[in-house]
Amino acid sequence: MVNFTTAQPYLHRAYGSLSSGAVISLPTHHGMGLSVFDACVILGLVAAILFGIRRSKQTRVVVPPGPKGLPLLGNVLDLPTSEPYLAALKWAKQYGDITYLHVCGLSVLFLNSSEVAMDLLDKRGSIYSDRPPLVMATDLCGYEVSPFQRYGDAHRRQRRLMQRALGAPCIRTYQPLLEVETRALLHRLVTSPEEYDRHILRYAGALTLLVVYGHKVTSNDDGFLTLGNYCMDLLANDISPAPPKGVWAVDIFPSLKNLPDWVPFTSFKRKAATWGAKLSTFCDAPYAEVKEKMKEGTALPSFCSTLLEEERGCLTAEKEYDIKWAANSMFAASMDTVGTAMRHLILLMILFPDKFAKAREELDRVVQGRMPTFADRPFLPYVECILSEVLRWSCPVPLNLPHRLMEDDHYRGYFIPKGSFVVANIMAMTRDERLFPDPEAFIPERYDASVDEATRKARDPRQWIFGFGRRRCPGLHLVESSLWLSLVSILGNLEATKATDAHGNIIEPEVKFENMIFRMPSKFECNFKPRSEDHASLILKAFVETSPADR
Ligand code: HEM
Repeated sequence: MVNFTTAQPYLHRAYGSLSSGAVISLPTHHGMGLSVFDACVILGLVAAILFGIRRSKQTRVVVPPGPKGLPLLGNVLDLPTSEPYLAALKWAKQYGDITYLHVCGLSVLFLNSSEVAMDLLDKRGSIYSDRPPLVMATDLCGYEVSPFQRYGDAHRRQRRLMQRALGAPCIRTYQPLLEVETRALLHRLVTSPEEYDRHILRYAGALTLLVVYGHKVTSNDDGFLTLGNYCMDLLANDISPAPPKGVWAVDIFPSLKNLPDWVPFTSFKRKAATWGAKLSTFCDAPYAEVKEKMKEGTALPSFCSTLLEEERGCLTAEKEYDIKWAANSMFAASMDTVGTAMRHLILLMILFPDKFAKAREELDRVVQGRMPTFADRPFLPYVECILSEVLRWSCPVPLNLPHRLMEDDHYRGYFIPKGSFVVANIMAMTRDERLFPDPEAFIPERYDASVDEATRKARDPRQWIFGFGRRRCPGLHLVESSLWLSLVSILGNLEATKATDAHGNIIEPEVKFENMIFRMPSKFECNFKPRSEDHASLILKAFVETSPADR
């Protein structure tokens, strides 16, 4: 295996992402058969040439500040191999609103403040909305999911569909579905608390399958859920492995994709064909099920069925392509993100029981002897503060997904070259000490009525954690509602506590963050039980009423 460091894009799970600080390895099993030495020499030469050309063009321009790199290779050695957002946070403190790195001739820009991110990614969205090219995943495996898509017509069309289906006004439509899945989650947490992690994963996948395809998951072995998890792992570990695991040579030298199959060392093309077939089933199969059920008249209302109904009798190939990929984009993009946010929610519940007890008192005053519903939301202001602080503290995608600049640009007197990878440093925004004193502390009161309206607005983490501009997460309203309902349903009915050992000693949760893209807590020990016998009966009753087929 060859190790070298670069800022080539890599992907993790459903997302394209920039190596915002990562060692990328070139696994020899990819079939390019390069030795460590060969690869280093080739890369060194290419980097030197690219960087030399770029440098000579840029000698008279001022780029934003950043860590001083090596000649030719740039900031290769500054790129961290774990928790990249911590390095980015340190740079933000050191260099201010923008940090500039160059890696083998590629410019990487970290936008460290909300203002700068809005100025560039939002206001100048027409040139800051591209994604880095991902040749192995998109060109060779044919996986054209929206988070990987280059900026263009197909992306714009599919986003319009997603926004129509998931925009704020439509969310009410999904509320009954959210209630079904949340009640099933409660039931599973009570029945097998030790498997809470699996229940969260199932919840994350099942929720989107229901909303997007009208597909009801009724067992842990559900075919689409299993296929979804399989494909997510394939994307993360094989097709677009996150550093330090590796990156495909063809992602660095795209023209390799044109080599004929008989050329030695092109086994990557055969692998792409096999994986592409799996990914295409991942995209096609749930969609085909919707169409089949619509024919039979048994389809549940969903994103796909609603759009297909509108197109009945006049469905064009382009429209079909858009509906199918938009649906798969939502399914794929929701699994890890929702899972990450839910793990944080539970972690914070057991780490800060006092804050959650205060929210529970408020909840108990409003909701008695029944399950909470969305109609209760306006009467629970402290729960809102908790949710905002959970979203800020957890910061599920701390370095956003990389955008790519499509034209040379100038900003605050700096030159930003075309092709730069532009990383919104969401972690730095949620840890900005000017807005959030003692930023690592969990303080829901930051958003309560004692704070003036303007500050409360400025502190709302929703303006950052879902990304920016024309790439901003289209699932944000759905996920916000689902997290609120999960929070009040768990809080109102369950005791979530730290686990204890055989002697009754408390086990402090040991949390690691090992994922390079998502700030996903590793699995930690914890316990769930109903708050009382009455709550246990209520959970069972609600579950039986909403999921009769799932017992
Ligand atoms: C806590 C949960 C979630 C978080 C924190 C989150 C966050 C994000 C972020 C940061 C991006 C990148 C935005 C950018 O590049 O500027 C993104 C993109 C995306 N998200 Fe989410 N997301 C979540 C859940 C969901 C859900 C539930 C769905 C769908 C139902 C979804 C669908 C998407 C899609 C399709 C994209 C790609 C947008 C594009 O490239 O144009 N996300 N999300």
